Parts: sequence; structure tokens; C-alpha cells
Amino acid sequence: QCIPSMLKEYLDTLTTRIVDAISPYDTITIDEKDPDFFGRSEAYLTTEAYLSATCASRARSLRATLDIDDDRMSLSMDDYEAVVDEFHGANMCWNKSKVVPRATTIITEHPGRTDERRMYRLTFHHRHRVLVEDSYLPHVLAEGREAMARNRQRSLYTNKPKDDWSGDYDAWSSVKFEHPSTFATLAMDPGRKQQILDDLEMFHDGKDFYASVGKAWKRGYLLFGPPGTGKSTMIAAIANFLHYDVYDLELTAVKSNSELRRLFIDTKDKSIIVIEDIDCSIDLTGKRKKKGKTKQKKKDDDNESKVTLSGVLNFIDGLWSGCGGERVIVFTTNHKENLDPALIRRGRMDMHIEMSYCCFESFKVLANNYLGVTDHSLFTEIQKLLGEVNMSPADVAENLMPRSKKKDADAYLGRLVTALKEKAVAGDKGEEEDDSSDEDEEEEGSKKNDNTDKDDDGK
Ligand SMILES: Nc1ncnc2c1ncn2[C@@H]1O[C@H](COP(=O)(O)OP(=O)(O)OP(=O)(O)O)[C@@H](O)[C@H]1O
Ligand SMILES: [Mg+2]
Repeated sequence: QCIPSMLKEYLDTLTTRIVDAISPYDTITIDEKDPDFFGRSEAYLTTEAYLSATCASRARSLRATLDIDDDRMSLSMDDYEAVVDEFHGANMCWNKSKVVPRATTIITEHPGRTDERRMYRLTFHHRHRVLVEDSYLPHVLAEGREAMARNRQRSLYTNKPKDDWSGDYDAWSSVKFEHPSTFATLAMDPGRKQQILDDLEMFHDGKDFYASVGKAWKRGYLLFGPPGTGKSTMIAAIANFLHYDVYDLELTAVKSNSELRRLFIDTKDKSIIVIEDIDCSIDLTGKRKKKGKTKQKKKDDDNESKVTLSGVLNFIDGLWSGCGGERVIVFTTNHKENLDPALIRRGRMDMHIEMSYCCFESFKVLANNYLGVTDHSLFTEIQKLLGEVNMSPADVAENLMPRSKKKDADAYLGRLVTALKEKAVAGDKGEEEDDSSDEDEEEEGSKKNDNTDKDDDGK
């Protein structure tokens, strides 16, 4: 403290030069404070996330933090700890240190807040300099961002009516997204499920590919099928698989195309934008017959919403869709045939996924989910009945739902057999669930279909 600051600076510089001259190691420092903003630098947070996800647990002394709304503690290296990360045969040594200001002149209202500055310092051999700059640091950045995306609390957003918007970023309101559905618990044809997973993985890791072919980094999925076949459940499973936020767009509350554009611009990256029951949300086609419509639908039509088909098409893949990246757009409908072909052509809705009545493979997933049963003497009979009767996975699940803590598989499977038999006797092929008495030609497509893997591609 007695050394004048100019002399100290000179001594520091001299020391650094001497060390550089004799040491074979290079160092890179990543500072906690962002020089341009208050708050912590992105480089520091990303590095911390990378180290926590990869090698920080090897440190003996760890620091635990709990963010507001978080359910579990996150662990990172404690101050003055060091860990070694191996990358392509080279040792990357990470230290965490902190600088404590010599004298605290400001006493803040928050006693816990100090002017301490933490930093990560990466030390590596000089011969790995190119490797570090060209490969290791980009690797740390990419993996760190991925880890941050995995750890963050995800949200479910819904659009507010325009009158309630205030400020610049208030078009959406949100709650925590905590839906438990996953692809493991989703009942559908295993081959089709794998295709969807592969497609999602390709999309998720496809940033460079999309850039190389000059396409905006987004993908559209059309989920269609009768009620209770798992369309909404699939959306939650996709969100959990990709670790994305969900924007549930209520199209009937949007009054104009410009409002729609503004809503789109206000969505963040790594998100799924969902429009459920797109055919009921708005009359986009002009083709739908009016005679069988319910009162509610008629009222919606009378509202003369100014959102037009071209507005929605622009929203999906107009120029504006290029702002930001990593967006998945999902439409659901019970009646694919009512949608305008322009709306669902490939490039807009890239993959058409039919969710159909419960097949035996789907039933096995549900039996395992609900009863923990993978085989049973009633399975053969159930397989035969499911081949004859259309029952939605929602109805099958309801029959398998345990009514007490004691899971009596015999009783619940027996109940399902009875329900299937009753349906078979009634000659009910599932159409009673279909509220579309007004539809002109109802195709066979939405009827019994064990081959859930058929879509327009013939996939
Ligand atoms: N394929 C499925 N796998 C697992 N559970 C399912 C499946 N389909 C339906 N279920 C169960 O049935 C309930 C209703 O399903 P969901 O809301 O996903 O149907 P939907 O296809 O979106 O129906 P709607 O067309 O009426 O919106 C869910 O809560 C879920 O528990
Ligand atoms: Mg639904």
C-alpha cells in the first residue's frame, strides 16, 4: 500500500515480461466484470457453465449457488481452485482467483455485495496456442452456452391482448414451464418416434448446416389427428427434449398482421412457437363450411380478425422469420384437410406428424408408464381388440390410471379389455369423438391407423 501506483505498475509490467521470457506457458484471463456494462460478463458466465458441466466436479472445493426460482443448487469451482481439462491431448489448466480491492470506500446498502472481482485464468503450453485460439475457446463457448441453455428455468408464454401491452417487451406473459412429458413416456409408433427424434437432433445441431444452405434456422411441424391422441403432449416432449421455451400463440387474440409480427419479434431464440387448433383459431382458408359450426366458432368469425392467411405465412417464413434463430413452429389440428395447402407446404411445415388412435406399441408404453407392466396374459387380447377398435391414447390412459396407491395391474388391464369390448359391440370406430359433422369428405386417413408413420411423404 506504501508503493506509489506508478512504481507498482512499472514493477507489474517488469514481472510479466520476466515471466514471459522464461516461462513456456501462455495465459488467458476471463474477467467476471463486463467492462461495458454493470453485471457479469458473458464470457465469464459461459466459462463457468462449461467448467461446471465438464470438469469442475473434480475440484475438491466447490461453491454452491441457488438462483431465484431454481429447484436445485448449481456447483462451480471455489476461489483459488484449479482443474485440468484435456483437449485433443493438450492439458488446459483452469484457475479461479479473485482480486479484493485494497480499501473499501463505498459502504453499500447491501452488506453482502463487495467489490471483489473474480476471474478464470487458462494456462496452456505455448505450442498449443493455435489449438486454443482456433478450437478450444470456440469449444468452451459452444459447450458453455449449451450447458446454460440446459440449466435455465424455461418458461411458457402466452400472448396478451394488445390493450395490455406496456413498454417494449411486454407482449407476452409467462409462467414456469414444468410439463413432465418426455419422448420416453409418449405413446406412439417407435419407428416414427425415432424419426422425429433424429429430425429434432439434426435441427438442434444444424446451425452451420442451415447457414451453409442459406436457410433461416427454424423448422415447422404439423401435428394432426383426432382429439386425445397426444398432440399437446408431443409439444411438451419436444420442448423438454430441446430445452426450449414455449410460446403458446392464441391467434384469436391477435387483431392485425402487424401485431402478429411484433409478437414474433418479441420471442427469444431457442423457443417453440405453438398455434393449437389452427383451423379453429381463425378462418384462414375460406373453404370451411359454415353450417355445422358451433356458436363459439361463429362468434370468432364474426369478430372479423384482421390477421390474414398471408400474415400468418409471412410470420412463418417471411423475411421476419430470419431474425434470431433456433425456432421451432408447431401447428396442431384435428382436421388437416381443412388447412390451406400454402400453410402446410414443405418449407413451412417441414414435417407432418400424424398422431393416431392407440396401437399395440403405444399401449405397451402406456402400460409401462401407468402400471409398470411390460408383459401380461391380457396383452394378446388387448392387441387383438386394439386392432379392431379405435380408442385414443387418452382413453386408454384413463382406463389404466390406478385408482388407489396399490397398482392392481390385473384389475386395470381387465377394465381396459371391458371398455374395448363395449366399444367393439357398439360398433364404434371412434368417429363419435370427431366433432366435424360438417366436413364434406372425411378421409380414411384419420381413422384406425396403426401405421402412425405414414404422412404425406409416405414416410
Ligand atoms: N400419445 C400419448 N402418449 C402418452 N399420453 C398420451 C398420449 N395421447 C394422449 N395422452 C394422454 O391424454 C391426455 C390428453 O392428450 P393431449 O392433450 O396431448 O391430446 P391432444 O391430441 O392434444 O388432444 P386435442 O386434439 O383435444 O387437443 C394427456 O394428458 C396424456 O396424459
Ligand atoms: Mg391438444
